[in-house]
Amino acid sequence: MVMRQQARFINIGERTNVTGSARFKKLILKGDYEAALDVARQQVENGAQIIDINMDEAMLDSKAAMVRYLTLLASEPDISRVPIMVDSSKWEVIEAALKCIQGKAVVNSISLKEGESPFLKQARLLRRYGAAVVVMAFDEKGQADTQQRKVEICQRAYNILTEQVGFPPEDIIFDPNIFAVATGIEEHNNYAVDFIEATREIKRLCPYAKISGGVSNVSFSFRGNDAVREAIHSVFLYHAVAAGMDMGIVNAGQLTVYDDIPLLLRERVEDVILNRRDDATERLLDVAAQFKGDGSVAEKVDDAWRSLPVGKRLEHALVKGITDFIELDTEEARQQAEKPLHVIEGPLMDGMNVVGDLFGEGKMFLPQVVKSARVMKKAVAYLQPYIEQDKAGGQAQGKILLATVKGDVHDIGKNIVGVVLQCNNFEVIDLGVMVSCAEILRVAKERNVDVIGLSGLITPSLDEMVYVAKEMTRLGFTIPLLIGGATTSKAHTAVKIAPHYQHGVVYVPNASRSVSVVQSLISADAKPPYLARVTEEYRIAVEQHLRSRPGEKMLSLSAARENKFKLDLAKVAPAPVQPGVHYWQDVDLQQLRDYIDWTPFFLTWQLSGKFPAILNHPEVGLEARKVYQDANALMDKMIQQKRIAGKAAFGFFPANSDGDDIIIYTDDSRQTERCRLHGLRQQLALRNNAPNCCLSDFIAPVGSGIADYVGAFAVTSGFGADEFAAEFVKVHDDYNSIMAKALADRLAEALAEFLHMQVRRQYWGYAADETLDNEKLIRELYQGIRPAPGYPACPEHTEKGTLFQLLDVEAQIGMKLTESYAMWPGAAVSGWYFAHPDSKYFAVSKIDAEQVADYAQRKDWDLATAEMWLGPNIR
Ligand SMILES: C[S@@+](CC[C@H](N)C(=O)[O-])C[C@H]1O[C@@H](n2cnc3c(N)ncnc32)[C@H](O)[C@@H]1O
Repeated sequence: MVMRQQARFINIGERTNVTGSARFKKLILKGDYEAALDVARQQVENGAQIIDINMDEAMLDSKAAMVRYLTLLASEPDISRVPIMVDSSKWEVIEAALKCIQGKAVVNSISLKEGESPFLKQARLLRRYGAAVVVMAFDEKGQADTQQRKVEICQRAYNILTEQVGFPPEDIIFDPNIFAVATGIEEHNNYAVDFIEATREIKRLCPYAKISGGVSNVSFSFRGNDAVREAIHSVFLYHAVAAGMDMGIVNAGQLTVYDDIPLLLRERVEDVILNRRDDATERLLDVAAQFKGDGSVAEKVDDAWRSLPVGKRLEHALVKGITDFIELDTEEARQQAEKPLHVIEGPLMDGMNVVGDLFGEGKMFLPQVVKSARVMKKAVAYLQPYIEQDKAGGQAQGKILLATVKGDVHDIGKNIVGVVLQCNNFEVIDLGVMVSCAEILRVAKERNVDVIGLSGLITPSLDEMVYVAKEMTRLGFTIPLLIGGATTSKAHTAVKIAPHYQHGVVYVPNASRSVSVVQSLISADAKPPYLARVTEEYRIAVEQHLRSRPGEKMLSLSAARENKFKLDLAKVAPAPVQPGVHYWQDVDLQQLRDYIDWTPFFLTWQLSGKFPAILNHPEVGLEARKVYQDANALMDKMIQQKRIAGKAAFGFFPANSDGDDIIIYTDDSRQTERCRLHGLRQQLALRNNAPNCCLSDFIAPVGSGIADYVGAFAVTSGFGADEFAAEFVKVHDDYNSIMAKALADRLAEALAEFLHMQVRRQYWGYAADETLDNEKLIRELYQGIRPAPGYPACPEHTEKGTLFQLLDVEAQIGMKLTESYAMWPGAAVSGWYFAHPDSKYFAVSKIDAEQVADYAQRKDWDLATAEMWLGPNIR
């Protein structure tokens, strides 16, 4: 929609840009150039007067893609009637593009970033092609942010271009950089004014030159609130165009008419854009929610979508995650469709594509996407019986098998990946948790899947993944293998897993990335170059891994022991007030709510920021508030209806250190050893010759005459959680299923925190007077630590076996260990208590063969067993 007062403003279409549109990127990566051409066509139909084309994507041969696209475009008269803006940071892509374009092209962009000489060279070449050029306000010192710098740089570029290159001034387009306002950072408040005033000045000083800019940047801090963003764009353009702005990259469909913006919103936006008052950002934030569709004002207005045609209603329900009318609307769409399957392939997939695009562009957040998936699943479930009657199978993009490997019970991340893939029209076969290699490969064969994805949280799972890779080779598999989960990494995948399987092993860092990875892997065209690139990336990762880091020196085990942490024996904590072992069989979960650390919860939903500040974050705050509200409502239910139960086991034992071991005695006479905890010592030479720690350093040594103690604990709030989550899965509600597990995890961590506090204050009692609020507890500002086996100070997981025996955990409270020493239920925490005020967390990090052999001997293991369990730490 072109606004009245901006009739001469030129709209540059932005959808044919792989860096800005997830959908376009998807199409190009898939090689679907037909559909990619439609994107350009739609833009022109929607009023774009120039189309910006960008193929700068790491997984793409950008030059080839640009040439192919432009060649196809040339034979589409309805698109090629508008000028093309070639957008690339690579000069070779720009040149190749200019060779294909028949009419006048615009090049986006050149700048004085590298100085005058390359600028001149590029400008002369462009002049030869007769192209117009976008010049960014960028010089050797960086990007211009103030009015003065913008004007100075543009004028300098103008003089060079007109005087030294003979560039026609009307072919020069300046982009003086539009930056985000209302970010909460004071220095940003004048950015819009700087742009507008610089525009006025440049137009005066550089006759005939044009001014352009990426308009959506200005509203970046309101991502997630389109109504406010659109208002910001309109107000900004209203003033910028009046100052002389000629064109801009803007989504034409997303502009409101200036005069149609509600008065209250317009005034607050104008305060921000024109930097009219110090509290402009806060005042806009105050009213923003009202215009979002989540405030009560807007909710009523939102009912209007019920009168849209059924396809649009389905789209609206998907984007907004509304399940209320989904069966009703799906039924109506089914009656109108020739076949029930067409409802999925048509309106539902269209709606999900919108969701995928918005997510890819950062305009929707993960919790919203998962809610959309819930709507989709309910609609598909409704149609299923009709489709079966119709005897037609769905056409998914590809089939992905997902599983958490044997010995591991954690699946939140895997479930999120599954949902995101399903949203993108992949069929996902999810085998759940603790799945044996044989089972994974059997199902993969039987169901003829396209890709296998493995997940794991604890370090022993890494070995299991290596085993799966080896088995895939032995059994002649040729499909790609994806690796994901908290302890996995690109380096580990490259060094340890990829060498065992030659048909593609790819590390996937998060759910958002899974879609593009899988898309590249299932396209016959894209797969070979993609895998070739991954192989090259991993070759470099392996090289880097093998090259020991400069300054990373390994000490001999005896030298490391020599440099141990020297314990101040005068500060050893007193004997526990309530010695022995204790159990809590029915923890009051309600009171634990005050001890929850919410920050990791938001991270699970890919919303990053510290709690509680995240609730008011300008970008993710709105969504954060929604998940937080949903989380508390679900937690009310979980606790009030006793759907989950919490238990704890903990105790304190007479102990003294013996080298890197800690001896636990049967009783206070300290005559008989009950068992030993086996520690690992830091062996890398540390900066400033800092001590090479082992946890045993924090316990008074045997022979010191000091009666020291060590504590142990195991807690869970996971009983019932899996069953509760499964009930949601049954009704196609992944959102609540993931939520339930994430909340059980939070309560387990809160229980560990609460219990540790009670231990310090009462049970061990060495800090009876401690009074720390939750924020300080989360920052662990108390005396003592609770290192957890599997974590960096004690990375070897089998020590959990000793801990479970000491506390008789399985018999007393029902928690178990899997063969990989993962705890069941999954929402669980265990660890040791060290009370000495100087005890601290550290990372054992890399150890050498000498320590591995020494550890094997102490544990009474053969070397191979030690190498297996210590694998992740062996240099
Ligand atoms: C993983 S966080 C969990 C607490 C966080 N507030 C939460 O709710 O998620 C911190 C815990 O991890 C363990 N931990 C952290 N660093 C460690 C290290 N270097 N070695 C051993 N355990 C460590 C300790 O048990 C510590 O209390």
